[in-house]
Amino acid sequence: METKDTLLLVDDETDLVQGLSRTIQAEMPCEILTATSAEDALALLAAHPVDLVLTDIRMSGMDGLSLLKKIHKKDPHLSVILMTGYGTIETAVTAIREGAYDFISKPFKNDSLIHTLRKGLEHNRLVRENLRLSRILCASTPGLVGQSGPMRAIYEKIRMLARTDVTVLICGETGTGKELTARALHESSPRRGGPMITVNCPAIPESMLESELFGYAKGAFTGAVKDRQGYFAAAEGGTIFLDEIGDLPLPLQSKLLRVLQEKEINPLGSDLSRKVDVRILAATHQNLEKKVEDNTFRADLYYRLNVASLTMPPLREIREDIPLLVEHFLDKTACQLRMEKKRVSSLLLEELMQAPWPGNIRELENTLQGLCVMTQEKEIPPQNALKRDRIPDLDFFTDSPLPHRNLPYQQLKEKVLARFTRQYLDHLLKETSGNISHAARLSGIQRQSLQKIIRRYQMDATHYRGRE
Ligand SMILES: Nc1ncnc2c1ncn2[C@@H]1O[C@H](COP(=O)(O)OP(=O)(O)OP(=O)(O)O)[C@@H](O)[C@H]1O
Repeated sequence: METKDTLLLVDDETDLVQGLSRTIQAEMPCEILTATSAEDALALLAAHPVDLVLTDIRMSGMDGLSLLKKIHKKDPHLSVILMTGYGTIETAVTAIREGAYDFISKPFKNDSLIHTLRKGLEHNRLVRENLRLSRILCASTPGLVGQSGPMRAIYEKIRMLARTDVTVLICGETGTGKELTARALHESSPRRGGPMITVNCPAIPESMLESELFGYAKGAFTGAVKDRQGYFAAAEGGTIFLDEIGDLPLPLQSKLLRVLQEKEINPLGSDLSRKVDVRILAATHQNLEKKVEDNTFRADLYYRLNVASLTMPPLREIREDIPLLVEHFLDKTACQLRMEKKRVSSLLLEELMQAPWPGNIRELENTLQGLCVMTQEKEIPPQNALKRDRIPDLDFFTDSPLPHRNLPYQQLKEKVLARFTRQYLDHLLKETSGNISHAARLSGIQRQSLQKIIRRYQMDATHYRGRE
């Protein structure tokens, strides 16, 4: 059944709102909500989904223009049509510039009002559909990005494992792409037409985990008024991904072991077990072998899960992939936030390539998303606040590719040395908040020499004062 559109009419003249409501109702099959002030309109909008707003400009209290701004702050895509009286045409033009869909001048004929409203609703439908499609498009690129050796080895393993039905344990630090890898495995397997159900084990209260995983029969506990299938049954014909499996409580570990061995589930409160055709993928950031030694993880379950394993590299070990990842996340952010794609300056890219990234690829993604949102310009400048390794841990050249590697040795050496010195000084001054004596002590360079070097590189220690 097609759902009706909902129209919100706003005017501080009660009679006019009621008259309008009757006229529209006679011509168009839609739900109508009415408000006699902008404040009431906002309250209605907060409580009901609305497809189109028709509001007067001149109202006592908050006027139509302020209402338009407030509406668009909450939902920038909602179509708003303004009604203008004598002398408010200019305001209406301003309103169009501010994002109103259209305006209609009073007094208006009924058919021109209906025509304008129909156009507004059609516009709303197109905008919503467009949004829906672009959301699907943004979400439908679950591919892993990266061409480094370790990432290529991961792709090769995914290709091999996708052909099989074996249980795979995906290990790696937080944010390294374990869930994305599980999805890639499912999507490239013959089960791709079936569901992929992700269970974040620690997110479910321990008391509910069993019934959530295996389902329950009516009467299994108070409140179980009918049978309910669990995640395993929902994943029938597809894949179940058990994220953070290391947090699974011991009693449930035995039950999971049974599923792995027998391919059978036993809903809570039921005597009947049922066969399931589900592939199991699991992930953990913990050291399961250590947990086995500590007797907090069952050894037999560990061996069953670990039939094949994949270990995701931390970002610091695949720094050469950072430029590709940066491009990918700039595209993704532009797509998701429906904004123009930004660029990163070369200095910022250098910074990104050296940052420690304890939160791995997720942290890089979040950082870039934040920078895109916070930067007005097309190019994101270097961010001196990006956290880096402390000086003794800095690994200047082993991790970042050599610039201009085809230059003769002497020239290349000079370039590399200049780059190293600039980066070193930048880091040193940041670390010491521009305090030259402290920087001299830390670097082992005489104070005066250090000042000379800083000047030669046209840097200014005072710029680093007062920063963290
Ligand atoms: N190789 C990659 N290419 C593109 N995006 C990636 C890659 N790896 C991770 N991401 C992105 O980084 C974010 C974190 O990835 P994901 O959730 O898969 O990590 P995880 O290892 O499962 O994290 P956690 O252990 O915290 O659950 C996601 O937005 C994901 O899309």
